[in-house]
Amino acid sequence: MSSSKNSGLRVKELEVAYKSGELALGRVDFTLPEHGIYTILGPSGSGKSTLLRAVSGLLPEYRGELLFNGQPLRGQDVLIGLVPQNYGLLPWKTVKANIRVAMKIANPKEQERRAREEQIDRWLTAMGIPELGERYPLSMSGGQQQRVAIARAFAIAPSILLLDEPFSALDVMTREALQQLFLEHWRANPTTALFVTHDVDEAILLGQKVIVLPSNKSEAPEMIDNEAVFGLDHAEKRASDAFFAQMKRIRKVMQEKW
Ligand SMILES: Nc1ncnc2c1ncn2[C@@H]1O[C@H](COP(=O)(O)OP(=O)(O)OP(=O)(O)O)[C@@H](O)[C@H]1O
Repeated sequence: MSSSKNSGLRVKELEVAYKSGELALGRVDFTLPEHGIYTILGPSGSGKSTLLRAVSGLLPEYRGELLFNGQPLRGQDVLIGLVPQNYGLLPWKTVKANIRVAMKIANPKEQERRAREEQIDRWLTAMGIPELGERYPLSMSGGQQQRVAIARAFAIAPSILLLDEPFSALDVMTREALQQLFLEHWRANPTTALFVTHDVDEAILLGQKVIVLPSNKSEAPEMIDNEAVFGLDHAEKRASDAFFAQMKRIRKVMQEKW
């Protein structure tokens, strides 16, 4: 992790209201270190997706500031990968073409065709779906589409990776396998990541900090340090005392704030 004081994603007093004036996201304020990973929990409607949309640049208006490595995010040439809740795949393109398009947009000048195709195959294999490259998204299960969306996000090697409940459509075993796979790839391809989830286990397994958004948007979110669990070997996390302690702590916050 980078040590510079300004490095990483600074979310400074960010607040989002839609035209009706109603708050979509109450004020959040945190610094996610470069190559760090924070998870976000919150009740439905608390603004989790809105936070990711603001960072991704999809929201034209918000209050507060978003900085990356000390400079305003907007206007900087920072590559941001977003895995949206609905996967965001182009239905008229094959799986490989979906990834290829994203890679071409991300790096228009880069890369010889063969190297790109090798990369695509590598990511599909890493996600356990090497045989699905020529399929179309709508002919695939939700879980398969999620894997494609994750492969695509990693393939563009973004500086910031935003994931909106990326494993929600998966059965529990696949989900656990992909959580581990995700962490391995994140370690091998370090990126600054914000990971939204509904699942408390997942938030504790994957985040260096867990941000818990409250249902009352005038209250501040809870920032819960999770290094004691994060630092453990992934296979040991679930059975650790630190995991249970954290589970208890977060559930208490949820009871009070949701
Ligand atoms: N385009 C929009 N126009 C107006 N209000 C919106 C719009 N998009 C979201 N909202 C409102 O903003 C609030 C936050 O929505 P958001 O989707 O960010 O919540 P969330 O925490 O991601 O919810 P969920 O867990 O259900 O996905 C909600 O009250 C929602 O109704």
